[in-house]
Amino acid sequence: MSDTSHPVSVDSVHVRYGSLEVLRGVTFDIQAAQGVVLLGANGSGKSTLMRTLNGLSRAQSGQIRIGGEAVTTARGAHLRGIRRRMGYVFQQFNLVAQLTTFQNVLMGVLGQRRFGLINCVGGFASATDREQAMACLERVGLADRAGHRPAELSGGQQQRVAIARMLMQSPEVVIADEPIASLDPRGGREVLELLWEIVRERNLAMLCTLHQLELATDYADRIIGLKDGVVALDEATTDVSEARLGELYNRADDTPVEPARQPVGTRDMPETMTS
Ligand SMILES: Nc1ncnc2c1ncn2[C@@H]1O[C@H](COP(=O)(O)OP(=O)(O)OP(=O)(O)O)[C@@H](O)[C@H]1O
Repeated sequence: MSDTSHPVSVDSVHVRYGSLEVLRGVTFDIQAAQGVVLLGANGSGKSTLMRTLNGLSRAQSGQIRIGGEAVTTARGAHLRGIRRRMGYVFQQFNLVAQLTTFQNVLMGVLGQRRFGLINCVGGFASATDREQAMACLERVGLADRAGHRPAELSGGQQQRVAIARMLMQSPEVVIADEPIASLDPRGGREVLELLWEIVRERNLAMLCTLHQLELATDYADRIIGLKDGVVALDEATTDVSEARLGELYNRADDTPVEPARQPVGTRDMPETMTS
């Protein structure tokens, strides 16, 4: 059983696409100020789980609660209200190219309001919202880029703007779906460092998918591993062994692969001629 007092509570969730059962009784909680990395091989159901958390995919059975509110049965305005308690960071930064960095951050809150885009472009945002947007930009270290357009920023900087926009929403839960997949190693680490700092200082609960095991073990407070639609691993990062992590990526039909042998006489040829 999961504990519904946690910001994220997932209990016996089943999701099926036609005859394909992708999640087969997934259960876990995330507490406040905890950043959890979700691992699993391609096709193990990570994206499906992320989409089910905010009601984009529907669970056939089981219960998901965000801040104590049931997502699985929510509809319409109620579901939209629950979604507003969740902030998102994606591989694609999803910034509006025509808007400045500052306006993009402002959209984090105005996007949820009537005439938000018009207010944002037209400069009709309240002084409080404008101050908050500037504070969010400062928090991610980009106050000096407030007037720049996204195309004038590096990938890492754009992702930091997306994080500032997410902060503007004042979420309780953060869903980060491969947030560093399009960044170089240094930019990726900077973004992860920022995300984990923010999780701690704002008491957020975060679920973050990553494909790099060493980054998962460097940053996660806890690792959850999905395999064949079930939680195959759920441990504090300090307790997880490399062998256990590796098992998440082994297939049942895995057999040792013999190293390929090159025919005699081709060994000194350029690779392009032998492949
Ligand atoms: N809308 C859909 N309709 C039918 N099948 C789907 C749908 N979405 C995902 N699937 C299937 O569900 C399984 C899990 O997919 P999912 O995208 O959740 O995995 P994943 O762990 O996020 O993979 P990856 O690491 O490659 O992103 C896959 O077999 C996929 O083909």
